[in-house]
Amino acid sequence: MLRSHLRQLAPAFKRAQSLATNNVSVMLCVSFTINVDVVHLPNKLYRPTAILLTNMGGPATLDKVHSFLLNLFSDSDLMRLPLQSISSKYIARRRTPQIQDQYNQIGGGSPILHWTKKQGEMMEAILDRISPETAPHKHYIAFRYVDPLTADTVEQMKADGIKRAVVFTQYPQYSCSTTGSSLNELYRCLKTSDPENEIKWSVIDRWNTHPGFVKAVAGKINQKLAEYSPEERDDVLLLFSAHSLPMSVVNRGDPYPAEVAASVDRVMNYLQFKNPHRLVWQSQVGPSAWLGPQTGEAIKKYGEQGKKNIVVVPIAFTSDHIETLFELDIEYGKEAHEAGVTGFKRSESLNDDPVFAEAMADIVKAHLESGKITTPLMSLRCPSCTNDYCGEQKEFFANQKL
Ligand SMILES: C=CC1=C(C)c2cc3[nH]c(cc4nc(cc5[nH]c(cc1n2)c(C)c5CCC(=O)O)C(CCC(=O)O)=C4C)c(C)c3C=C
Ligand code: FES
Ligand SMILES: [Fe+2]
Repeated sequence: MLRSHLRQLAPAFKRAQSLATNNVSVMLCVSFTINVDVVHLPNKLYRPTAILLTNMGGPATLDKVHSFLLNLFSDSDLMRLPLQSISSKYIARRRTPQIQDQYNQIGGGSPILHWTKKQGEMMEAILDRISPETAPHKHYIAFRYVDPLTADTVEQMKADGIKRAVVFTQYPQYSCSTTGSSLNELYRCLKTSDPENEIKWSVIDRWNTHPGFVKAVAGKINQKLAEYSPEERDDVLLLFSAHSLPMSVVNRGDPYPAEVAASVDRVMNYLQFKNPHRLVWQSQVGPSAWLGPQTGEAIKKYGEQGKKNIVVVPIAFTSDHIETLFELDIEYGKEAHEAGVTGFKRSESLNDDPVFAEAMADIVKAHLESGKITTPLMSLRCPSCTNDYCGEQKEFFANQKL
């Protein structure tokens, strides 16, 4: 009884705690008045529901570019290279100056940690309000290739006494190369850091058609379309752009291309299909075949076909990163200009959009209420998967007892 009262009061405790300094007593007035020394409140009674935001991360400063690339090229869940432990070092070293130059042009580093922290804080505050039964909520961040790395965050969660955690992938659409890689890494870290499985996990593995996400993306598109004159507006071409995948990954049966297409369809449906649109793919790396058409090529060709007004819409990443700020804005912006696309614009990333923060909170609330561990899709491996970790990881999460 007391425990359930305290859970209801948890958001207030948390707010009071953030205001209070050590050993300050805080008076809380609800239907009854209690005197609580916030600092000494028994941890067990207001243990947070942890929400682990997972993503690849990006180098916050130029000196972190090399270790970011090294971790990325060493990730065998993302790509398999011959003699990977050696070749990854060679490729990372060779690629570092070029990528450093790109980060330099967008202000000296990736803003992804900044935005993820902000999104986490906004989501947390909304969740404490709309889901008092599971409050307080505390977000953690686990990046795959830069700080805060998954292993360190898991240690922190253990030290904080977390017993219930939700993995919340920050990729709306599931790819084994992104969300799959983060889950495999988390599974490996937990084997060493939490062998007794003291933290009980569930997973939000995809949310590509969530109405709040769809509304937030559509809102950003409408904001951009409003910058065109009313005569031009309905003819503006919407080019939805997502990071491409190697064809070997597509043919293995990766769900990502279909899930990105579903997101595009929902957004266009929300916009009542007023504008012409296409889905195109960006950022291919290396000489192998990747899913197309490529974004840069499509902009050029549409320019040649006489299209003057194009809005590019990032659909597979929720905050700004090198692909929006450098590739879309700087690189393709220049190419568009050369191809005669005089009205070239990009719709803004979701970043700290309040509609998106509401969507994030709603996704978590619905997940917690469902009592489910994952979506039914997550247990299904790609038809041509040969990665043993995928199987082990899926079994580990599917067998969690909440
Ligand atoms: C939904 C997003 C992404 C998918 C899917 C994805 C797949 C994927 N990526 C590579 C190789 C590289 N990606 C690199 C950078 C990078 N990738 C994404 C997103 C997805 N990748 C982002 C957001 C970034 C940039 C991070 C930032 O801070 O801005 C890089 C490094 C950059 C470079 O060297 O060009 C590589 C390499 C593969 C092979 C792949 C699918 C198998
Ligand atoms: S590569 Fe998709 S499940 Fe293993
Ligand atoms: Fe990538």
